[in-house]
Amino acid sequence: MELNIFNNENEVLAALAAHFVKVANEAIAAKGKFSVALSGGSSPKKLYELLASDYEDKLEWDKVYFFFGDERNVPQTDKDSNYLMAKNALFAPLLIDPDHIFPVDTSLEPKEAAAKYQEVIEDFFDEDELSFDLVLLGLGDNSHTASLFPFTPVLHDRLPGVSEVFLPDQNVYRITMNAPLINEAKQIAFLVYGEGKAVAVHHVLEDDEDIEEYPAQLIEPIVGEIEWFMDIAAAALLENI
Ligand SMILES: O=C1O[C@H](COP(=O)(O)O)[C@@H](O)[C@H](O)[C@H]1O
Repeated sequence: MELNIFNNENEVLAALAAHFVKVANEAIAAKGKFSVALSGGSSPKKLYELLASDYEDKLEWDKVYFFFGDERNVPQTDKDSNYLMAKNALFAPLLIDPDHIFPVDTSLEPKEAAAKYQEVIEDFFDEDELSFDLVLLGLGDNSHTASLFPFTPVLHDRLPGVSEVFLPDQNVYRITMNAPLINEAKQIAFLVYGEGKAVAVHHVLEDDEDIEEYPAQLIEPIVGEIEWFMDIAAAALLENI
């Protein structure tokens, strides 16, 4: 695991954007395409805007295939949709071919949407190339990542796949890649900034293992690499750096 800690949010975003483009260019040079699972929530929008504005001509975007690590169970036009956020920040400005974008079909019931998304992913990958070149992740202040929330059944999935998750406190469903699927990725990158994340960062990276309380501890690539990109505010409570 590599921890990259920067002075401020802008430096974190610049470093992760450069990492994204490097990993993508390497994949494209090796096999002609690059697959990425995007994160949602509040943190990555600025990353996507930066990629669209500063890296338009530094990557062959027509060779990139976009998936979503998780999605809110809302229409694709809803303000909370991860797809809508990525569309506005990244896909539209870069004129990404819709055939290269794989949103979760949230018009289905959550369980069906999860099963269908798992099929979409399985159909995309050849048998000899099982998983994503890059999975982007965030970290919630309750230590969730993707939509692997504390004390939810998905934390006990043992086979790679996609599951629906019910959040009783919000009375909503989400759809999420499970940890075994995420952990098959060749590269995993966490984007975390702001003092509000400091406690969660400490729990996930330095506390004893407790995957029910701190689900992001489940993220551990099988053969790939994992890097954290964070600012000093988010890293403030780490003791071993
Ligand atoms: O990986 C992810 O993490 C977030 C938590 O991030 P935040 O920036 O909203 O605090 C999660 O909710 C999001 O959907 C996911 O992709």
